[in-house]
Amino acid sequence: MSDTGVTGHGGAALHLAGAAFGYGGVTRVEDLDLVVPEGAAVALIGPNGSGKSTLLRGILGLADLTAGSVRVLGETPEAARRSVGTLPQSDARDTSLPVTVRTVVTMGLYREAGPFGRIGRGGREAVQHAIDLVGLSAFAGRLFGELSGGQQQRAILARALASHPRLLLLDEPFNGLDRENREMLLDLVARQRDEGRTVIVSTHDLEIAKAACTHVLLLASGHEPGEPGHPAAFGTLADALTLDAVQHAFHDSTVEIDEHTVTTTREVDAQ
Ligand SMILES: Nc1ncnc2c1ncn2[C@@H]1O[C@H](COP(=O)(O)OP(=O)(O)OP(=O)(O)O)[C@@H](O)[C@H]1O
Repeated sequence: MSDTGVTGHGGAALHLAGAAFGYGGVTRVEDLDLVVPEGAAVALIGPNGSGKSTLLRGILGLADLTAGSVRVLGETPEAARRSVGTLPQSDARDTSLPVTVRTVVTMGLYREAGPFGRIGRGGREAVQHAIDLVGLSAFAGRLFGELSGGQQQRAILARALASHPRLLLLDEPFNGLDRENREMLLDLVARQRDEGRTVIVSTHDLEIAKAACTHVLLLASGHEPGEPGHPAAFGTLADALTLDAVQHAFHDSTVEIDEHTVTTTREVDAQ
């Protein structure tokens, strides 16, 4: 286990000190200096390519730490992974496997039990509880690939919740969700927070940030293509989510910030 140089976590779910993350030795997001207190819900906002997913992968130990130090729940990312639940972007999902919703959710327990570990009664109850929480009780025996996108999202969320993680990482979980699924997810994020879990959620949707989050981390993309992203602001919603900071993050005077979404002409043009 590598020592990343930070000792103790003093109630911090995440402690980044001069941290940078990337792939194959190439830094994609840098200059990360922040402490996320346990129980906070952080909205991670930034333009495409600013490094939101890379940061989330770095917290999981799945992207390289290219500078500085990182502590997750006081441990290295690898050691902390058993206490972290994740909802990856929906396009990173394999829907072709013929497995039921219950099997998908049960997979959330294998990190602790190991791939051949036995899931006991407590585990089965935790799986059922997570399925009930996301409102999929009637679908537990259905094939995952046959569910709608929103239902699949719920099943993956239940997988993340089954092991009662202390930290939840949600990568653009609201993309493509209809109103009902969105509200369910918002409610669930709020409930996780009430139960003392820390949540980090990447989103383009400011309504979600305002409704469900206590803090915001704004990432700016590099000025030139290929340059790493970096923080434009971090703090409580009231302090950090300002029009200036959003414009800095998006390098764009045409950025629009309303109660719903951050949009820039550039992003709209690129679609
Ligand atoms: N597995 C990978 N290997 C190499 N480079 C990668 C990998 N994943 C992402 N990158 C690069 O890292 C940079 C940051 O990408 P990342 O996906 O973290 O941004 P993002 O802010 O999450 O973007 P989006 O809003 O489009 O999801 C991009 O230049 C991307 O091409």
